[in-house]
Amino acid sequence: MTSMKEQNEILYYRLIQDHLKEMFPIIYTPTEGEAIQNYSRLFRRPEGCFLNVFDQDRIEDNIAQWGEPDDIDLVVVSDGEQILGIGDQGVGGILISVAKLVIYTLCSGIHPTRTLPVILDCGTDNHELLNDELYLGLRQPRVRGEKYDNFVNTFVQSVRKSYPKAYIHFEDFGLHNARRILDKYQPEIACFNDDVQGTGCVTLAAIMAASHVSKVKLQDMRFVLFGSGTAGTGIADQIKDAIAHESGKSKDEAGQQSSALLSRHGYTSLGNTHLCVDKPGLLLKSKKDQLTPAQLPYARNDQEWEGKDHNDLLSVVREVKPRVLIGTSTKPKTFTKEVVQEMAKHVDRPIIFPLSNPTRLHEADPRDINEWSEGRALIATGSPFPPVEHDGVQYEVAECNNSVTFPGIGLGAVLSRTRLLPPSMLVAAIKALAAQAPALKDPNAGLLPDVTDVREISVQIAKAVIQQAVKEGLNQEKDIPDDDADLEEWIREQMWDAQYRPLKKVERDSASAHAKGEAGSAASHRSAKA
Ligand SMILES: NC(=O)c1ccc[n+]([C@@H]2O[C@H](COP(=O)([O-])OP(=O)(O)OC[C@H]3O[C@@H](n4cnc5c(N)ncnc54)[C@H](O)[C@@H]3O)[C@@H](O)[C@H]2O)c1
Ligand SMILES: O=C(O)C[C@H](O)C(=O)O
Ligand SMILES: [Mn+2]
Repeated sequence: MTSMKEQNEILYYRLIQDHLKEMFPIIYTPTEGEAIQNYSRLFRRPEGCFLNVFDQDRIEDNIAQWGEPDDIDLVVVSDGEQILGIGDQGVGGILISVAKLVIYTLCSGIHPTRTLPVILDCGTDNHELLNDELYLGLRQPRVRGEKYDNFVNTFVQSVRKSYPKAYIHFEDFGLHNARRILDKYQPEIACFNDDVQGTGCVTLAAIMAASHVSKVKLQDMRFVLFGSGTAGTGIADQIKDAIAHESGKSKDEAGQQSSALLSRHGYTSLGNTHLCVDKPGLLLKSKKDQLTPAQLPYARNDQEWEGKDHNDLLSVVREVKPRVLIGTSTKPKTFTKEVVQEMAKHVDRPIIFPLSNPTRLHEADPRDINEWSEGRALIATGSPFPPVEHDGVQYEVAECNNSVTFPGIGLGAVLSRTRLLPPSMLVAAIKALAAQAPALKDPNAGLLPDVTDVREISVQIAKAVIQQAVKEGLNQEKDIPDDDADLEEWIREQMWDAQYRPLKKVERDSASAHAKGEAGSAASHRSAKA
């Protein structure tokens, strides 16, 4: 497929678009994980922009060579430290930047030549790669601290300088950098962290659909989040904000009342509603020193848990009786039969989302969850799965992957040329997505729309994002239609579609200011047409 992409981009995109469901798992999760792990051995030609932490003086020039200031709309960047659930993959991480951009083009019509995949090579702590003489990246341990921060900052400032209107998407950074980098740049530029925000948005939308099916309000649900890293705390934050919004509670109150994060350092439970668990079990205040800043708001008072077992998932589930269990732990098979049956004892529609990718790392197989809960569980998974069946009733397993949200959010950000992407724009996106859930009409249909419908979903998400940008005065694009239908039309006509164009049209296009002049495709974004 990669070879076809190089030889005939239109054919590549058309083939995938016409067979989206079949091709998605090949160009994206789970196959992409294998391609990334074998990157240096499968390597034929470089794709994307490689930046080296020891060559910081050249970053600005390297970035600038990809086009004129108006040529790039979207940059996806990774430092390769926490790829999917497979950890540090060094420069192989370039393929996650490439894959996410392919998804943008397929799912929201972002023009393929107006994007830039980037890998920040800071070394790797993966011993297998360090000992592999074919490894293509820097063969030395990861550079951290000030030098790393300067590297990221030089990259961000160079993008700002060369492509002032470009939107930056951060992907698969390590636990200690992902949130920190987002917090630093979110108030300054239009940027997005997919693992924190994309995952939080799509998961909340799925929970909202499950809330509709089970007829229980978000504020009345108890949550256990198993694995409280980048994705787990991103999800917890979205749930907390939504509960605060729905119930009128303060965000702190909502955090404590509605979430428990289970972490490496102990399980943490939120009062009776919301608990986070990580490796050491429930997140507890006494273990503050071991918690990340993102986990801290979810740490529970130790007194609440005195005399209660909180060091394993089953004990926490027994104690909390959650309605919702979400896995972002990278630990396969941890949602055991006992855990699922314990949940199913207390609620009629347990909501269970094993989200760890790739597929082999899922916390449980949806077929098992369905069987163990006697067909009552509402299930969504991080990678695609076929429908499951119990007693002759078929249930669609929704794919709860950030790929359902980030393309639409990015399209909205790019077309509105938003200056920033504040949380209110994400809320708009979540609502637009939740409104499209098939489960609203049929309880056995998916909690999220199918990937086949994703282009239309992206239009709806982009519309909501653009309208919110306008409401907040963040749009630098001033020519945005007010009317709903006109706005949808305006979005659709700017979405790139893989089609061979008649020769005349190609000539016209290459004579336009579209700097890349790629053969056979029409420039479809506004700035490209101008
Ligand atoms: N479905 C999606 O859209 C989506 C999006 C983002 C991430 N993910 C998946 O979520 C997983 C985590 O990604 P991340 O970026 O948050 O990684 P991360 O390293 O930031 O977080 C993983 C967390 O799990 C904890 N953990 C590890 N072992 C544990 C155990 N035995 N019990 C409890 N907690 C444990 C770690 O301490 C860490 O806090 C990956 O598999 C990734 O593919 C899925
Ligand atoms: O890339 C994916 O499949 C989703 C997500 O961003 C992840 O890191 O697992
Ligand atoms: Mn990711």
